[in-house]
Amino acid sequence: MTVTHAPGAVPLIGHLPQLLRAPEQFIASLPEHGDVVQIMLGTQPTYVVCRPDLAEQVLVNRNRVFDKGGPFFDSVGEFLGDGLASCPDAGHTRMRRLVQPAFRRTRIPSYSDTIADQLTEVTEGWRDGQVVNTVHDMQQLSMRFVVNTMFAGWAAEGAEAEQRTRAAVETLVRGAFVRMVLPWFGRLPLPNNWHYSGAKRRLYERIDATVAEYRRDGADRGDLLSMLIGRDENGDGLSDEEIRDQAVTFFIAGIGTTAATLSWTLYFLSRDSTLDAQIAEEVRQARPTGPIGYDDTGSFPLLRRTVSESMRIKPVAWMYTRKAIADTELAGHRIPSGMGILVSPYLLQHRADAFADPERFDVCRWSEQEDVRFRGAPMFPFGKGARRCIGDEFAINNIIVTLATLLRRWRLEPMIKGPVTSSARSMLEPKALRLRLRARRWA
Ligand code: HEM
Repeated sequence: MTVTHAPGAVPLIGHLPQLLRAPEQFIASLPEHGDVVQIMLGTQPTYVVCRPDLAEQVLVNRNRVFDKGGPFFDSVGEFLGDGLASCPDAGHTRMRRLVQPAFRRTRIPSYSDTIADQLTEVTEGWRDGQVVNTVHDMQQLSMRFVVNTMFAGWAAEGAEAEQRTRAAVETLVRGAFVRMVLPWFGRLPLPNNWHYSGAKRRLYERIDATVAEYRRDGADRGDLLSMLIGRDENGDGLSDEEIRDQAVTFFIAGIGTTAATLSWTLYFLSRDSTLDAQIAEEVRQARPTGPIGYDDTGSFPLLRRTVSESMRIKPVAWMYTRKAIADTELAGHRIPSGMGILVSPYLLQHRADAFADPERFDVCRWSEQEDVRFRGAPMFPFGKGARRCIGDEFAINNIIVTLATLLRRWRLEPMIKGPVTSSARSMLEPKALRLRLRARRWA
């Protein structure tokens, strides 16, 4: 069976206009044309899987035929190197085994104090009535979570160094989307591309210098990097270059995703004062004062369900790709070797046959048991199978701790009446989301 082509592709740029103008609507409309639908990313044909069971086949059951690769990973692979998120299946098992200890359940609580300190620092300047640039502030927070858990020493280097690292990460993430939809763009002699190469070089140099320093003194600083430098029981360990690739991967995979999930959840709460008040009360009952840490995250069931619904309706990793490494078939459709396959959590989580009235933000879809683990639900925000997000628990803990801490003290009000627009590039983010802070007054 041949694959249906989505209508409206323009020579050379393909479906780029639709992806830039109305990305969510475009992606969500694809199931109208079939179970597997061809779109054009520039001149590259890419097959989009439109049914959750087919996405499961690609990601879980037949992940050997549908390997890492395809337009998204070909573009980010340029700076992620052979990091865990972009390496092909062949080297993945070894790499995941070496990286996993850093994300072990028992290790994660030791990162908790770092998070509480960062939260205090970033929000101590907040004042009643002030308008916050939500995505920017959440990015600053998430950046600190990841950087300080990764490299204990970087916090001491000051705000200017932090700003430089954040700018480099943002430049790379922005550049990745352009390179995905227009693969030839990176070869043009443009200031934009020089800026991109400079950002990559500076980030690499800074990480390499830190890794060399850790190797020299061999001390365990209690951070992620100390774990990555270690060796397993067979004496196997990551090379300097592999460690650098992991560090860049954690920056790219962990900062923007956490920040955008926080921003979307705050946005939905700003528009539902009843839910917002219920969550604030839930937090106040469980933890009236003092710092909130990872041990408390199980005490906020309503908040957890709210984050689940936010991740359903606005999955920030809204698409990722694979590459068929042999001629194969999917639901009776012929898939030639080398074809890019696109899985979109946004598309799958907006199917009306999976979630009734999918455009409605409804916390009641989630029972307390399901909460952020999405048991049995056709949910893909963290991926599935062998390549599922390694930082999922770390991210969820940080998100719950951050929201509980903020909502206990602040209510956020929308500045505009209508819905915020989405920016869907490498990530799905609320565009220019500004919210007004109101200090809560407890009776
Ligand atoms: C809300 C926050 C996050 C979301 C929504 C998210 C989403 C995802 C998704 C969808 C994948 C799978 C992509 C695929 O199958 O191609 C993934 C993989 C990955 N994520 Fe996350 N992520 C988040 C936070 C983090 C954090 C905080 C880190 C690290 C500090 C991280 C590190 C990784 C890595 C290393 C992989 C590759 C895993 C592998 O292939 O073995 N992520 N993430």
